[in-house]
Amino acid sequence: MALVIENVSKRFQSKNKEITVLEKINLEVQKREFICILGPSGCGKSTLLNIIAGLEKPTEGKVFLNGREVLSPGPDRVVMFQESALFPWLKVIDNVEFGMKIRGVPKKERHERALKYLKMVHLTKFKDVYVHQLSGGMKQRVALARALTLDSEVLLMDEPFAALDSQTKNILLLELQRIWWETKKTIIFVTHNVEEAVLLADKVVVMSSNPGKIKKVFEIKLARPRLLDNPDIVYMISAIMKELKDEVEKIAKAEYDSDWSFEKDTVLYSSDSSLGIGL
Ligand SMILES: Nc1ncnc2c1ncn2[C@@H]1O[C@H](COP(=O)(O)OP(=O)(O)OP(=O)(O)O)[C@@H](O)[C@H]1O
Repeated sequence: MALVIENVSKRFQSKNKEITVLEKINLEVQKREFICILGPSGCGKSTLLNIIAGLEKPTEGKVFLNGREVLSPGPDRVVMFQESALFPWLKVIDNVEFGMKIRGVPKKERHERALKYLKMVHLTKFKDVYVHQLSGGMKQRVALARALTLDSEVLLMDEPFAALDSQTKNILLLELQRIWWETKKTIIFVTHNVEEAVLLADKVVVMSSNPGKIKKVFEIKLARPRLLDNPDIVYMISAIMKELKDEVEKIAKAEYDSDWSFEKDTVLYSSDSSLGIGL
């Protein structure tokens, strides 16, 4: 077992009151597993990812990686965020080498490793281009290459494709399936997009909100590469959507007028299987 999340709860102090964001989260992740954490906005997905990364501390409970308690960020876990956090004034190659430079990897080795991972994300010919000249999808591929060079056992991805158009996103979803296969990393990927989760994951962890809890875990035992026109994929997407119906309804009822209903206002599920506007 690579990663064990044991009874993790998280409470924040907000305007003189305490809010419980996560309640008794228990999850076991095998080495080299691809896990997607799926749930509506505000259910605590990023908070859970930050706790695994060691960027936040749980109020209760513990996280273990290979038997060692996670108490702070470490080289065995790398986080990739929605916004690529690259340096626009540096060239692609220098951005990819940056993390290794901070960790003191010798110059020759970091250059070789940067080229290896730039090749993996098909950006070798852009290595000397400045990041500000790249499209959003290319920037995320640079960020992915940079994360991979750090050679961590676990890659934590917080909605890395959320800001991309759907065509670019679809290409990257295929790319990521291949890269995960080649690098055999343990990946924990946060999303509120059901399609993304089913295409990528060995297990989809569906969360409910207020407070954030694990509602159900779906095992996706379908061959890769997975494509959206596969009937088995379509079936899984619809099964997970059904599971999320109550969740979406709960949030919508709190935020919409009383005449709102799931059946009437299905616009809340957007056409790309995200959990709808603002959810
Ligand atoms: N440092 C903090 N202090 C107070 N409240 C916080 C803090 N961090 C997160 N929260 C609250 O915790 C809740 C869960 O936030 P979180 O970002 O983990 O949810 P999420 O499921 O990732 O949402 P989204 O999909 O919108 O990114 C939200 O209500 C948020 O306002």
